[in-house]
Amino acid sequence: MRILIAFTSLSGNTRDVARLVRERCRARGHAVSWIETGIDELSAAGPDPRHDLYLFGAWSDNGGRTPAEMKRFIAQLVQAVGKPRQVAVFGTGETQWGQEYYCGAVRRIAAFFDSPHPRLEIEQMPHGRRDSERIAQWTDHVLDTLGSPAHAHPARRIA
Ligand SMILES: Cc1cc2nc3c(=O)[nH]c(=O)nc-3n(C[C@H](O)[C@H](O)[C@H](O)COP(=O)(O)O)c2cc1C
Repeated sequence: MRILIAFTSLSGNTRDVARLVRERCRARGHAVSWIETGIDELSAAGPDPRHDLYLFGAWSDNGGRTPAEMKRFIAQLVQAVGKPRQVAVFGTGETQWGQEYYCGAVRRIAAFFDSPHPRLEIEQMPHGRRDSERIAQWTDHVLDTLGSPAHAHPARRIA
């Protein structure tokens, strides 16, 4: 599959998660395009912006909001390819900003795309083996869902 990982990161936490997700995708033989929003343009994803799977990562800004550079990227992508269905969202946040706002951007982006996949939310930076395993399991789950017969035949899907 062609997978696009696009993320935003100020202090590196979300970038660390994105790198682990990329590592896992590559280890399973997938081709990964890599965009750090605010730095890379959509053209960095290659001549064809269409991908089989989009993995979006974000930190959360004040009030659980989506950072501006990620919003700009999403607008650019939607203009180029429409609103893709195969979107899975990960991100980092801090519960000290209030449970209501914790990883708010991850929830907002997933809701915008009506993502069919579970969200991955990590507190601050990924720590040790436990978080590495969570990230690997989440990535595997998303990849396996796409490769499953239910995906190939959506009518057979159980709600
Ligand atoms: C101005 C500001 C506002 C923040 N607001 C929230 C928030 O509402 N919810 C949340 O979960 N984290 C919030 N955070 C914490 C960051 O999302 C968190 O530290 C994240 O891991 C940073 O990711 P990064 O290292 O990839 O930039 C805020 C951080 C800053 C600097």
